[in-house]
Amino acid sequence: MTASGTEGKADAIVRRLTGGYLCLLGILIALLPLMAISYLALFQDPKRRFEAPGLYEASSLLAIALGAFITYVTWRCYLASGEVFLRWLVLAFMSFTLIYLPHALLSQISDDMMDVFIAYGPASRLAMGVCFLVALERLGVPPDSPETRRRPATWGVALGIILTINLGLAALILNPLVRAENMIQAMEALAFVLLVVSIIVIILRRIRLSLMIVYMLSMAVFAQASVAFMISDLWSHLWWLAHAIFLAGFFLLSYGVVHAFHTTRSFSTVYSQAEVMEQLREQQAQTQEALAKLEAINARLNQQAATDWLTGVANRRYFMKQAKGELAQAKRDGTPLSLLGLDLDHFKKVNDVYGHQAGDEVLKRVTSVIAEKLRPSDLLARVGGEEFQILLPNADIQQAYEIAERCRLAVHDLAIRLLDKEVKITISMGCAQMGRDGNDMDSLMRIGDQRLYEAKAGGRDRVVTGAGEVFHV
Ligand SMILES: Nc1nc2c(ncn2[C@@H]2O[C@H](COP(=O)(O)OP(=O)(O)OP(=O)(O)O)[C@@H](O)[C@H]2O)c(=O)[nH]1
Repeated sequence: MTASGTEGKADAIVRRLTGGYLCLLGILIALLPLMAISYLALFQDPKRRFEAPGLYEASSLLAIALGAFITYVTWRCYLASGEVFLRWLVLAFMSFTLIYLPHALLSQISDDMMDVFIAYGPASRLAMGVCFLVALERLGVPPDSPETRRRPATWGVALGIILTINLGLAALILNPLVRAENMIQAMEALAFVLLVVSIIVIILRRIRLSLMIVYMLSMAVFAQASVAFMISDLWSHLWWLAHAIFLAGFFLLSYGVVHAFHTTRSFSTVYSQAEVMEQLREQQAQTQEALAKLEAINARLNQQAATDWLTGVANRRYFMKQAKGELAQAKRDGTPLSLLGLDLDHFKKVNDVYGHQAGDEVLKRVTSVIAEKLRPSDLLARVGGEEFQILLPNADIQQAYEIAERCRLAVHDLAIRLLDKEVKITISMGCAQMGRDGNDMDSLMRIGDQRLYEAKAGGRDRVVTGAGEVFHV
């Protein structure tokens, strides 16, 4: 195995180990309240009391203020994202705040109302627990439309239900047929069960969203707070601890909401750094792929824009652009450069006798034969129907003539069969050299064309290099 392979394997093992360690840390943090509860319940006198209604009322009102603030922040997140999960989280915080309110206000009341005061505590946690579970069940469903989000009826109904709970609960507890203590314990136990079910749902549904870790931790902390409430007496140290644990759960969850508010305003689309990095990697790979495709398309388009559709050699536009560049370069370097004007002889006859398609075939064959005789640095272009230009860098008129002759002979020797007949094709060419015949492309092409006509006039199938000079085989 290679060094990088061994390193990769070691990396994978450490990743697994640290992943397991993180899991263990999560469980330990989630169970910290249980340690505090056990310490108080087992090693201290659980009956020790600290009766301070004034302090209690102040801290309860603070909790109400915090609840109202977090309800508002969650509502703002819901308005922005429309996430149904968040709608239920708003309802959870709202019901806690409004059901806990009478509990906070009634802490200094007379003893015969004590049960009513106590009952609002577990009732607020139970209502929250119900909403938490429904929120989980609604996680991932399509978001509410902007109109639905702002519909007052939703919140009006929720307020009505909460008010009914508040009034109904007082009536129930004051009913002599109901055993208040049992009812209070039952509500607390039910809240506990719902919170545990929420945790089980997150585990079974394998919800790996980063804020869901926070959600699950707070569910665990709330559940332990309920345990502490169930086993504690009013004003005992354990009872105060239960409140502190509940507050810790509330802090955790509110952290999640505030984090969502500062990022995507949706609980399910707040990603951990590892997830963001992964998404970034994926997007970078996609961008690279798209870029490579675009470059390939661009190259193909450029190639198409520069190429003659029939013969595949350069077209007039590309030739003119390249030729100007080569001319300037040759002038700078002081090297020779020549140009050949080329035309097929009596090509009209080919078309007339064998048809346009056969004519096309002849053009392709002749082009390919000429291309074979050129140097890689030469540039062959079809600039008209059966007219071509050949740019010859680093070639004086003598070398140009030799190349032209090579091409002419190759075409001359070409055997093309059309309609079962062997057809002879010839070409005529006119040469021009930079400096000798002109200093710009227009002059060189004009002189090249003039010599080409001279070659035609002289009997075709020949190359003309200068006034009076007519070469032929
Ligand atoms: N098959 C085919 N024919 C073409 C194409 N472009 C031009 N032509 C034909 O090429 C012929 C050119 O004819 P002329 O200009 O009279 O020249 P020529 O018959 O070759 O005679 P000389 O040049 O004097 O030897 C015409 O018949 C055009 O229709 C093409 O793309 N395909």
